[in-house]
Amino acid sequence: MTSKLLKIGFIGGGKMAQAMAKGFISAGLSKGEAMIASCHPSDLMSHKAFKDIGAESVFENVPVVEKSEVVIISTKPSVVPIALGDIKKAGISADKLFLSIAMGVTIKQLEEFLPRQSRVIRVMPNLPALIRSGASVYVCGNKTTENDSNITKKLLESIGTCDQVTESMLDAITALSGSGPAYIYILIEALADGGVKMGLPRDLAYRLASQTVLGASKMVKETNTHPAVLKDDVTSPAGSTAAGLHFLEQQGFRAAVIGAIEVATQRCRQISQGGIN
Ligand SMILES: NC(=O)C1=CN([C@@H]2O[C@H](COP(=O)(O)OP(=O)(O)OC[C@H]3O[C@@H](n4cnc5c(N)ncnc54)[C@H](OP(=O)(O)O)[C@@H]3O)[C@@H](O)[C@H]2O)C=CC1
Ligand SMILES: O=C(O)[C@@H]1CCC=N1
Repeated sequence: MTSKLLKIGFIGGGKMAQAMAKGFISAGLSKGEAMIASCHPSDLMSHKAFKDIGAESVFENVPVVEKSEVVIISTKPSVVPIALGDIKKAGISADKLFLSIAMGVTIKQLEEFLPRQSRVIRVMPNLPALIRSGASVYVCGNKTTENDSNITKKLLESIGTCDQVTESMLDAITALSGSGPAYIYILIEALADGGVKMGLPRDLAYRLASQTVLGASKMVKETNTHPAVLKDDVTSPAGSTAAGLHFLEQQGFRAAVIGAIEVATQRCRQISQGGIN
């Protein structure tokens, strides 16, 4: 006997919505035909992307809520009040589970935008959800049930790791794991550019750079060894790594990464503190 597929809707069918939708499908947790997304009429690429996976794609938000059990709010933060305003005006019953992935938009703000008694969970996923290697966290609003938490956990675990956290952590998490893939992509690009500068063919340089990031990351996870110890293991006396590390420290590499998390967290806080723009 096959179990009934959960109807999942996306308000805003952009990059992160597509990554999650495709992740749920490849996890076998959903199918295109059980999904619906609303796309802005100006974003025909996203409209086509949802059609291509067999999902329904519409230009209005209300049908998404009407046809779904779980509604994922996935517009940029400044659009959230507008999109949820459509739903409130339409007087749709609050009998849906709303997951919001919008950075910085708090549970209190979401509950104000939605019909009274709406059950809201904030989620911060990241882009590798597309290949089921995401890092997600979630925070339950106080109107949610244990079943809502379980559904969310099941969805997020299907696309990578999942931790339940407190809302006070969400801005820093957004800065670290939400935005983090972008930092790693420029690291990969820079590693490869360095290799090319020193004479390597571009395709080999990208292959080596991305495999190096993957392998180093897997070692931290799988050996449970402190990254400083692993760094020491790579660094031979009077060798090339020590020379490279010295240069990175001189250029403020660590301080730049730490500073990036700090300013990204502050950007989330601007949104949380009411400046949804
Ligand atoms: N990208 C990522 O890695 C992550 C993103 N997020 C969060 O996900 C959300 C979306 O980000 P991302 O996918 O990058 O952004 P995108 O711009 O790719 O997606 C947002 C989508 O919403 C559409 N949209 C605009 N207005 C409306 C409307 N009134 N109703 C419905 N849809 C509308 C946009 O169309 P148009 O382009 O025409 O404006 C666009 O297709 C953000 O809140 C972000 O914080 C969270 C974690 C990671
Ligand atoms: O850049 C952003 O605002 C979103 C949040 C995390 C990743 N992308």
